[in-house]
Amino acid sequence: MADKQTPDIVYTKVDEAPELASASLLPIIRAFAAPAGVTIGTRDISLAGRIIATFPEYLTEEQRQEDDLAALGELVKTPEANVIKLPNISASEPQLVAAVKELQAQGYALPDYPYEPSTDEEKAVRAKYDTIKGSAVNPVLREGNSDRRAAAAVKKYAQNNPHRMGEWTADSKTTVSAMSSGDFFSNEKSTTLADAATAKIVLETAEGETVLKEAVSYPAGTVVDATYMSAAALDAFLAEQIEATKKAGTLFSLHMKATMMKVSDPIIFGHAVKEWLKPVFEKYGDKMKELGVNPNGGLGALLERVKDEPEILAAIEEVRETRPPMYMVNSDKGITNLHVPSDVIIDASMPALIRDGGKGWGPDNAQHDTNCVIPDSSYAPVYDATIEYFKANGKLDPATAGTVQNIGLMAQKAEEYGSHPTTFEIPAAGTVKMILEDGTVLHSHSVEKGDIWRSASARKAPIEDWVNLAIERQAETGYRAIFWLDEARAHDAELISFVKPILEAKGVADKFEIMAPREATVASLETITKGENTIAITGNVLRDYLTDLFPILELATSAKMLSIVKLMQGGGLFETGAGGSAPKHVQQLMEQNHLRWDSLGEFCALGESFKFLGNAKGNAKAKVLGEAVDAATQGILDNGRSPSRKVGEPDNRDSHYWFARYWAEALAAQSDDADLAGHFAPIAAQLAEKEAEITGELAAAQGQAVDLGGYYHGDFDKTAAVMRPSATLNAILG
Ligand SMILES: NC(=O)C1=CN([C@@H]2O[C@H](COP(=O)(O)OP(=O)(O)OC[C@H]3O[C@@H](n4cnc5c(N)ncnc54)[C@H](OP(=O)(O)O)[C@@H]3O)[C@@H](O)[C@H]2O)C=CC1
Ligand SMILES: O=C(O)CCC(=O)C(=O)O
Ligand SMILES: [Mg+2]
Repeated sequence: MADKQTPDIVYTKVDEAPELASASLLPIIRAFAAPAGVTIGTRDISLAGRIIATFPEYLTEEQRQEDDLAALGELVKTPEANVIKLPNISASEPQLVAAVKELQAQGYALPDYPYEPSTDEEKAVRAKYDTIKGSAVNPVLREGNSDRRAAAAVKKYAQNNPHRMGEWTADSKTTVSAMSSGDFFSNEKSTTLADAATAKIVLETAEGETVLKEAVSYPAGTVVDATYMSAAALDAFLAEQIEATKKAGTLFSLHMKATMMKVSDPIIFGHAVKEWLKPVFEKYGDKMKELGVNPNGGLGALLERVKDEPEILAAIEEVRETRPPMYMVNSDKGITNLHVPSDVIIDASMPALIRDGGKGWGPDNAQHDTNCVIPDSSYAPVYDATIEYFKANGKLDPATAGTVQNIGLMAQKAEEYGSHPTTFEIPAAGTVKMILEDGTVLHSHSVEKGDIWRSASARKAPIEDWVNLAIERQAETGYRAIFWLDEARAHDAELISFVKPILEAKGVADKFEIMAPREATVASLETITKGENTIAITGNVLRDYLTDLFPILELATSAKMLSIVKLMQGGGLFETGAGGSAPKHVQQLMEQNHLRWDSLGEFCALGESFKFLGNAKGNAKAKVLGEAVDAATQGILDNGRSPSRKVGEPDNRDSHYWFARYWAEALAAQSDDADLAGHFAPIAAQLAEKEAEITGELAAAQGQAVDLGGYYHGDFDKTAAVMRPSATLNAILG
């Protein structure tokens, strides 16, 4: 789509809270970009939009939608790309099904989601739905490595206005529990391919050979890993943890990434559901299977399927009484950790708990110490070390703490986050082999039925780009820089053999340290506790985890992060924040017409996107717009114009009004472009003059329940009416 119709900047249409915010913010952006001749397009990567685009044959001409994700996937591989990417839903099965139901009710004749596909048609439909599930957007767009950090102004604001942190005490019983053997970490093997190769993945059993994957192609220099998690070891570990939690008197919690790790983690989650209800599955397993129960979908879906089976319900209740209390997602509504696989997502859930002094919410609607179960031990040590550090040293002080920036290896589906197509739940005991076309057996593991086997890879060009990005960032900041790599881990050892020669060749080896995740966590916490700064140079999973963990400790949220993806083909992808799509915020808007989503992440990304257009394409007006955006963002921070959490107080829409006003004022005040200054001077004056009217109209809108015409596929006009309630502001933006 990189043709003459490509707009200068593509803004993505997403879901939930950020999409609601866009209904208010995007008209402002367009009104400001137009006089500079900068065009802003949109592309729909929402869950509903992606469902619609996948099933044209079921829909009417008017209902059909182009596959915008595919188009964007092409665009990001060109130097023209300038994309502002808001967080979107990575759908779990229950979310996908809910979105399909909503669309069907709106008259979209989509096929039902086939839970147990049997006919060829059902299998084809299911395969299509599976492509939409989980983290289906980010891996397509992230054709570059990741640079995430708090902008200087944002960090300074957080230090001057420190958020509240829960107390940590040495006697906290909160703990992280991970497997000590039989997990992905323990079973990992890794090799760097000298030449380009194609591998076949097979399972050899007593009955013969099954091909799990016909052909996976790798360019020369690719690091290829293979590993598996033993189902038996996992079950034993989960059973042990349920008992240990009961003994310790803490809450049982499970922290997974069922969205991004959409094949492996729902299976692990399902094991936890089965282990939790073990006596029920032993007695009623067949009956529940008949009723369509799939433990991987969570306790919520299970309860729905057995709701007319009093005997099973009684058995569940009986088991519950023997279990420790569970960590709750919503204790008022009885929604537990195990209800929905995507409710507790590790990158958000663990930092929130740590920020709260290690406390989780229990079924009694009170906070308690918690056993945080993170089965695989590859990255669990990061959270374990953090918790132990705070137990020993007390909570972090955001007023004085330095910052942890991140340079993350992400491009071209690097590492575990690209492993879905090569992850398998093993159907029968045997040996899994990765065999190259010349017959070389690259990796081999002997496995049992139910084990989860997967292969992940990282390509040479992205790895080199990542190391170079780290060198640039270190040179720019002079900060302590640590590669979070464990030489005792197979994959990391391969990466280290890329990293060291590059650092040496560039003569900067003395500026970098290499440490295993546990040691790197402690070193980073010590550094920021002293008020100093550090750069965490990590793989893809730790990029994700750390860019929530440290921002949430330092700034209270990861929504305010600058999140730049320097695309390898020369374009720019500007992600807004590092956090999620805040479903809780939508609920509040629908009930009280108050949206507490903070668009600071969007403001930061917008500034970078305009400046990129200015610098990379020599568009001088765009540069002026971008610099003025930065001034406006500073204005929001300096004057405390971020949204408040409570109904009746200024919300996201007020914050957008102030953003427009400060932006217009900055444009009117600058002297680089007289036309823009002349255009925006009267707008700035009107926005100031009409302040009372505008904020009055915005305040008057709050308090009542609102109808958006849908959750996943809201009505454009209804949403616009809710999100743009100030006729005065709308008239000025004209
Ligand atoms: N880049 C992407 O596309 C990403 C997408 N996601 C997706 O988002 C969904 C939910 O993810 P989850 O990880 O649970 O996180 P949430 O979106 O629920 O965020 C967790 C909490 O962080 C706070 N928060 C996040 N963003 C903002 C913001 N802009 N302004 C104010 N507060 C904010 C809110 O806390 P409170 O209001 O209590 O202060 C929120 O409840 C999932 O579908 C997930 O896959 C997640 C991460 C990244
Ligand atoms: O794509 C997703 O599911 C979430 C991505 C994420 O959490 C991140 O990149 O920080
Ligand atoms: Mg994340």
